[in-house]
Amino acid sequence: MDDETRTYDVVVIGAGPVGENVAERTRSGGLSTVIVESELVGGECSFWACMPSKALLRPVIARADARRVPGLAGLAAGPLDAHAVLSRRDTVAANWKDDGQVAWLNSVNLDLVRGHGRLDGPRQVTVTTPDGGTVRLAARHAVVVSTGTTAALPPLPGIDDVRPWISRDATSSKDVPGRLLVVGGGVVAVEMATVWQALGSQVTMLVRGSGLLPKMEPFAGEMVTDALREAGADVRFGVSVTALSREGGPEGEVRAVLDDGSTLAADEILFATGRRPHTGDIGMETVGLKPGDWLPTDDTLRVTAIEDGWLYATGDVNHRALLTHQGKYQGRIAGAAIVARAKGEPLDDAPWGAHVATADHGAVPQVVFTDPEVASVGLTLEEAERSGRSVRAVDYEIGNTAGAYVYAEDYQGKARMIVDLDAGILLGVTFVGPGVGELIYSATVAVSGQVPLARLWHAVPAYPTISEVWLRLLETFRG
Ligand SMILES: Cc1cc2nc3c(=O)[nH]c(=O)nc-3n(C[C@H](O)[C@H](O)[C@H](O)COP(=O)(O)OP(=O)(O)OC[C@H]3O[C@@H](n4cnc5c(N)ncnc54)[C@H](O)[C@@H]3O)c2cc1C
Ligand SMILES: NC(=O)c1ccc[n+]([C@@H]2O[C@H](COP(=O)([O-])OP(=O)(O)OC[C@H]3O[C@@H](n4cnc5c(N)ncnc54)[C@H](O)[C@@H]3O)[C@@H](O)[C@H]2O)c1
Repeated sequence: MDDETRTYDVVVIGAGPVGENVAERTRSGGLSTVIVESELVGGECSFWACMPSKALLRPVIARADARRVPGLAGLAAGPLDAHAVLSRRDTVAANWKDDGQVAWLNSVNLDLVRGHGRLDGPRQVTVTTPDGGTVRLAARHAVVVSTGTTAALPPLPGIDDVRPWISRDATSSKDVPGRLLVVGGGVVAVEMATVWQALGSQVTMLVRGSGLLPKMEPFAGEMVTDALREAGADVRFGVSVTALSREGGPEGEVRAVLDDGSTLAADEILFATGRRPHTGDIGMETVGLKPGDWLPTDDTLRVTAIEDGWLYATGDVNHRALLTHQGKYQGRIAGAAIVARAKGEPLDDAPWGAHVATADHGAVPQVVFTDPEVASVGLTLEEAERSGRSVRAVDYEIGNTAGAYVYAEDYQGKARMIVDLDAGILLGVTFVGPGVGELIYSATVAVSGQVPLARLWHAVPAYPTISEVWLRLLETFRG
């Protein structure tokens, strides 16, 4: 189908979770919408990131929980059934087929064009289809770039020859490597080290900084470090890889040279060293942008560098918050803003209005699915202090609550809330411990709702749940 031009109100490039959301919002607002996808509808999150990684982590966390409950601990003492874990992961990743997601697109009346989309001047998108054809798309109101990210690799000598694992390999591998090196200390590194150590690999983490999870409260990284070491992983700080090779050909073992001159051997090496945006080959230059750059936006998700406001960027590619739920939030906001502008309706763009992604600035929740779990929202103490506000950190050992006492023997967990002393509200909350992931929505409501501490005092947690940590934090604050 060469040189056909189809005109829609909205063209979305990238059908990951975020592109799907923005397209659904503009369509349900009455705008004709087409979405372009070069791989699988559902994106990185569904097939190589959130979903398969959480399927791999779930048995590790369930076993750890069971091992802390007398009466069950003995039954959970043995190794995981790696074959069953990997098979369940395959099911959760829908065996890397997107039929279910395509059916959903059809159910909400969205048109799909499969192929590689590129901007081709203002409001124009050209798609190279899998058969080598071209489809030309034109947008009356908006083009939305939701093309996500891929793994960023450092330019090390030999890195191309060793075919290192990136996050896609770590979430989709069919085999358990005997020895796995993990480079990096962020979220992907700690989650994947947790999985593969539990499935039987001997994991060595090579972290160039002084701790794990450096963007979170320091105690989070410290507790995850202790747990990974207890599980048998070798966690090393202040080390960098300087060169790589595979001995004895492509199937041989990996040799990593470290900055102290020593060499480590392994079967695979995972680089979990951050992300770069999928903007290298999307026609950025045709609209005056630099290929490979992130796409910064205003709070309505319009790309700030583009005049006339026809280009939007949502999800990972705008670098606001590289998380599925936050990208989907941006999709809902951008969709509403595009519809309002198309209909000539007034924009509700004061902070926390319907057409601005205000939460991106100080109310982003995240759960790291390690054992112990880490759940946080808003600012850390360091970030809050840097903002110049008068703040106080309030800490509490979660194990002292009745809920935690019942939940597990010798429950180890810690909570911190950051209080804005002038405004009497919370700026951030962090929980670390078994089962805390499900607590974070309560903290997100408190932070995004700017709920006064005096009113939180009346939000009574049920007894005996771990949520009673809220009461203990408030009591500690009030003294
Ligand atoms: C291992 C791992 C685990 C993660 N776990 C979590 C988690 O538990 N929770 C969480 O919130 N976040 C998690 N994340 C982050 C999450 O995956 C991303 O924030 C999310 O996928 C971003 O969604 P997106 O739609 O912006 O991009 P993506 O999911 O990357 O989707 C972008 C889509 O655009 C398509 N595309 C790209 N270029 C083009 C083009 N030129 N033409 C057409 N189509 C194109 C791609 O094929 C892809 O389908 C994880 C990330 C990793 C790496
Ligand atoms: N559960 C979740 O919510 C979840 C899970 C996985 C990923 N994610 C998201 O995906 C994104 C990507 O995660 P990530 O862990 O790849 O990135 P990250 O930015 O969280 O961590 C990357 C780490 O690699 C280190 N690093 C960078 N370059 C390096 C180099 N050359 N050598 C050694 N170390 C280097 C950095 O210091 C950092 O600690 C994050 O924004 C994360 O929030 C979320």
